[in-house]
Amino acid sequence: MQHPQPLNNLPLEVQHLGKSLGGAQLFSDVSLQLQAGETLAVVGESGSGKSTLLHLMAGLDSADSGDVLWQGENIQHWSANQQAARRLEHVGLVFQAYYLMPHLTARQNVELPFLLAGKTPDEAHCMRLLELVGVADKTSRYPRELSGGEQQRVAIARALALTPPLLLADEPTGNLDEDNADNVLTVLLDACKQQGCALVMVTHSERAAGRLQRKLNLTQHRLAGG
Ligand SMILES: Nc1ncnc2c1ncn2[C@@H]1O[C@H](COP(=O)(O)OP(=O)(O)OP(=O)(O)O)[C@@H](O)[C@H]1O
Repeated sequence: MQHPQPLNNLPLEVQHLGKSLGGAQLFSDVSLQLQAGETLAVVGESGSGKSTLLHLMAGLDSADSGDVLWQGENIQHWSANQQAARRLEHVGLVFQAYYLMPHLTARQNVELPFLLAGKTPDEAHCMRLLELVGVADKTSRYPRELSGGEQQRVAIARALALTPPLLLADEPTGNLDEDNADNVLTVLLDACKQQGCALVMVTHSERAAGRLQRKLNLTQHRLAGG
């Protein structure tokens, strides 16, 4: 389905999304628009469906009703292969638990998306990203040799390796102490800004949410605010 909005100004739009899990209705009429380069926080009580909503935006799950429009196209009807290709090239994902490949060094983790996309890694670009997130002196270390904050910095660099227009982050600072969380969020926001990448971040932290341009609250099965 084509959408009349210009592609570059409105990469992501969610229309009247409904989702039930385990027989319970999580949300029934969730809509939002995300402009290019915009940063949006999604807050809400535990169990309200924030992660599920993010998974729908990533094409990792499908909704019961409503549409997820990606650059004007409804991804709800895409095949698993199309979804995977979109995620690889256009959507960076960052999770609370980092999910780095344990047998690859920090540099190799950041180069991995190039290999998965059948491309030669742009080594200079990957090094620039590792510098940008503040781990340039640890690029030969394996994840087990990095702190939690350092692992998340590498995961952010990996998510941005192919310069996606959208980054989806689920509690990216949830495992970090307050100072570390502040620093990693600074890195995340700076890196998104430098790359012109829009960000949707799920968080429990009002403090973290307050640093993004907009905040929406998933409450009583709807998205409210901002
Ligand atoms: N596969 C599943 N089958 C059944 N119920 C599920 C499944 N996945 C999640 N749920 C339930 O759906 C609800 C929403 O989960 P979700 O992880 O989206 O919430 P959340 O707002 O991100 O929560 P939190 O803030 O605690 O991470 C929860 O009650 C959860 O137990």
